[in-house]
Amino acid sequence: MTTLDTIKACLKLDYSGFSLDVDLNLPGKGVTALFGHSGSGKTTLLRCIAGLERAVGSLSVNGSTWQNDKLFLPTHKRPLGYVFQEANLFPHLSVQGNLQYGLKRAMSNGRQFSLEQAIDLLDIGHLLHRKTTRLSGGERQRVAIARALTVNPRVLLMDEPLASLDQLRKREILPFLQRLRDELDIPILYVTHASDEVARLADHVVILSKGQVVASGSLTETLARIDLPVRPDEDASVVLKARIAEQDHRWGLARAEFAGGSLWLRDMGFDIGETVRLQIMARDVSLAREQPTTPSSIVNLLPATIEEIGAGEHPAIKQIRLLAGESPLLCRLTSRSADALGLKIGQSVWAQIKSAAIIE
Ligand SMILES: Nc1ncnc2c1ncn2[C@@H]1O[C@H](COP(=O)(O)OP(=O)(O)OP(=O)(O)O)[C@@H](O)[C@H]1O
Repeated sequence: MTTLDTIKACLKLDYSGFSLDVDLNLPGKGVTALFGHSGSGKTTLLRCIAGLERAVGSLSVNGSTWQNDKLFLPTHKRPLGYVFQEANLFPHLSVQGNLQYGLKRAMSNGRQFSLEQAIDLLDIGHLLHRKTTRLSGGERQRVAIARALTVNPRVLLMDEPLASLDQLRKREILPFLQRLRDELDIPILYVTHASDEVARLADHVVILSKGQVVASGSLTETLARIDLPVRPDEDASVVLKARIAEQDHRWGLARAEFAGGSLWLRDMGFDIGETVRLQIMARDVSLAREQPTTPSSIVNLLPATIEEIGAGEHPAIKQIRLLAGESPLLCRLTSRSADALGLKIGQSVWAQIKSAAIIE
């Protein structure tokens, strides 16, 4: 990454009883999820980036300096969009009025978002004349996101934008967030507690704990770490980027290829060549020392190497990290099975994958 496509944040801030101290190099595109327990400093970091807190240090966004020893751009001079948990729309204005307000704050910074583009991306054209008090929670949040885009941001900061919505509304909004990620060429810093949002949306993940960065890496690598589970053990999984390579129309199956193998899945009407996110739960992976020769109901079998064996949440469980080609996999086994198989780091095994899901 060059400084032109990177967010570099080296920031320190002291509150009484809490210190934020981060040194981050983040991709200048795509979604970076800021993940961590309550009180780990996620919102504080966003506020520092927005200039709402006066942290000490330096910050540059895709080549432009927002802060260093000599400079501190105030919030209104930082080209950013900020979306909060609660869509804080102006109740006395219509949807259009709220968007116009954003346009007034728009900065000319080399790239222009048109109002039409924001309306189109969030599909709110039919709501423009509606009072914001007459919108559903999901619609309000879509308008808030569109308004954040109208200011022509260089970075979009989103602080738990789905946290106040129920599961149904959340599912309704997630595809819009995916569109933003795929169609905008600005980075999105996305604070969340929800590991399912991380799996679906993030390209890069930062895990914060007590104001410090404990991990910063690609989605696939970070989810596959067994020392720092982003997901609770029962739900541990990896997410792999894959491509639909083949279809078996007779049986309604599709083969998704990734760096390290391929898996047959239910065909959800994919196109050949389509890229997908494939989620494989650790609990759906089992291991064999030798390549099984007898027919089995499990069609997905991958050669892999054991990279790490870690403790599960209970002494009866082991978490195992494997490498299939270049792709990490996680597996949960009982400690008794791991012992009976004599599993060791570096050993070659066969991973049997009972099921995999496309999450996007
Ligand atoms: N203005 C402030 N003055 C003093 N302490 C603060 C202030 N704002 C936040 N804190 C403290 O800083 C710590 C980090 O808070 P922050 O809101 O950044 O955490 P978070 O990871 O976003 O948490 P959550 O997921 O619950 O929103 C907390 O201990 C919080 O009490």
